[in-house]
Parts: sequence; C-alpha cells; structure tokens
Amino acid sequence: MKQPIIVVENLYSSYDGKNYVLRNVSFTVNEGELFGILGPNGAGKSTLVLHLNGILKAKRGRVLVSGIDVRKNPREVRKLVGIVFQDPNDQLFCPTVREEVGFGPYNLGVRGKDLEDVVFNSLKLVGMEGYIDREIKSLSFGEKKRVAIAAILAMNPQIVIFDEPFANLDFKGKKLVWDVIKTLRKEGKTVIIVTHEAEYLLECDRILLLANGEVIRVGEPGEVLIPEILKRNNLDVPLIIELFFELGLELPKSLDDAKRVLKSKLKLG
Ligand SMILES: Nc1ncnc2c1ncn2[C@@H]1O[C@H](COP(=O)(O)OP(=O)(O)OP(=O)(O)O)[C@@H](O)[C@H]1O
Repeated sequence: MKQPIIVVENLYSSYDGKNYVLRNVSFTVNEGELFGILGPNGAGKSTLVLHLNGILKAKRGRVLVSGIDVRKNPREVRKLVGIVFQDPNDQLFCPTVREEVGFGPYNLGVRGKDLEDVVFNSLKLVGMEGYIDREIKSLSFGEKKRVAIAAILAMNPQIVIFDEPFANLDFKGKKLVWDVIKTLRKEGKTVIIVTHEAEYLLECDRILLLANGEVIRVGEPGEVLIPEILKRNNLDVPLIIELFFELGLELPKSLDDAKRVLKSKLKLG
C-alpha cells in the first residue's frame, strides 16, 4: 500500500483576506502516483499548486509534504516539490541556458564536474543539450518550456508538478513532455498534472476535480471523467470520452488504448 506523500487538510486560501479562492480543500496524493488536478479557468488550480510547495502558506487548514508542514518548513518542502509553470517566461530568469539549469543545483550545493553533469543530463532528458550556451531570450516558446522542465529536473525533486504542461505546444512538444513524465514515473517520482483539458488525464491514477475553489470529486478517471460532471463544471467533454460513454465502454487508459479498443470493436461489428 502506497503512502500519502501529500496531505491537504481543510485548506482555505484567500488573496485579499476576504474572499476565499480555495474552500475546505482536502485530498491526498500517494507516493509514485500520477495525479491529475482538473478544473475550469479560475477554479483555483494554480493557487492550490502554490500551496503545495510553500510559495503560499495556509492561514486555515494545513498542507503536509512527506510529513513536513509546509507552513513551518517551506524551504525543506521546496526541495521536495518542483513546479513547472504554465508560462516558462514566469520561471526563467538567467541569461543563458547553462546558468538557468545550473541555478537550482548550485543553490543545493552541487559544484564543479557534478554540476556540469547534472546540467547536461537534465538538458538531455528534454533534448536540449545542444542549446547549453544559448541565451534564453533567443529560444522559442517550446524550447523555453523544455529548459524550464530541465531546470526543475536538475534539482531532482521527489514530486514534480506540471501546470498546464501541454498548453501552446505542438505535437512533438507534447510527446516530449509525456516522455519526461513517463521517465519520472519509472524513477518512482510522484507527478501531478494540472489542466483544464480532461483528455490529458486519462492515464492518471487518480484525479481531483476542482471548481469554484471547492473539491467536486476525487477518484479514478472512470469516476471523474464523466460527461455530465465535466459539463456541469464548465469543462469541455473530449470527443473520446463522449464516444466511450455513449457506447457504454469503460474509459480507455490512454488515447492509444482508445484506438486499440475502437479498432477491435469495429472489427467485431
Ligand atoms: N495574485 C492574485 N491576487 C488576487 N487574486 C488572484 C491572484 N491569483 C489568482 N487570483 C484569483 O484566484 C482565483 C483562482 O485563480 P487560479 O489562477 O488559482 O485558478 P486556475 O484554476 O489556475 O485558473 P486558470 O485555469 O485560468 O489558470 C481567480 O478568481 C483569480 O482571479
């Protein structure tokens, strides 16, 4: 039985001290889990994520990461939780790729050849090792996104959170992010995908549906990705989910799985 690595208990969050953007949010994420956080625009997803690594601190309720109270020891928690932000321009601040990817591990005390290796290997994971001496400002959006991922991986966090990882990426860019997610899972890391697009969460172990600052549901994809529930919470219903639901079929585990199931059904028909 996997242990919870993140525990969120009765979390409330407010930016102005009056209006709550998160209300009584409780859930757990297990070690090694691929966990989805799904919700429409403004649901509070990014706010929730900022609580998971101590950028925001709970005034009501609490967040524990690996048993550590985020409010009491945010520095320690930040070593455990890496967030890849939706817009790489919010994350990247060094002049060159080498400095950017080296910044985190340098701050963690990595030096010399070890630092060179960690920078190179992290860039290699996202296919950007050839860009090590490039200026950040000369990179395209997709390339910046890959560097932003490498900069997080370079710190070797136990939990990696991707906020809208597929937004504004082409087919190749999306595939690369999936490959990184799969590599992280093989290494036993906990991965959280935050999105408003349900189709990206078919492969998740569990999904938290958040709307209007409140938890609507937490469960396996088949318990959460239900057309009626998605519509009711202002989320698009992906064609593949609609189709499987209409046909009375169990939700596929991925788009490839969906293809396989449909092919075999069509042959049988
Ligand atoms: N820095 C801030 N100051 C004040 N209000 C904020 C701030 N950041 C977010 N909010 C408000 O908090 C609410 C939740 O926003 P949040 O960005 O967490 O939602 P989200 O689900 O990530 O949305 P999106 O999918 O559009 O990124 C929104 O009403 C937003 O206007």
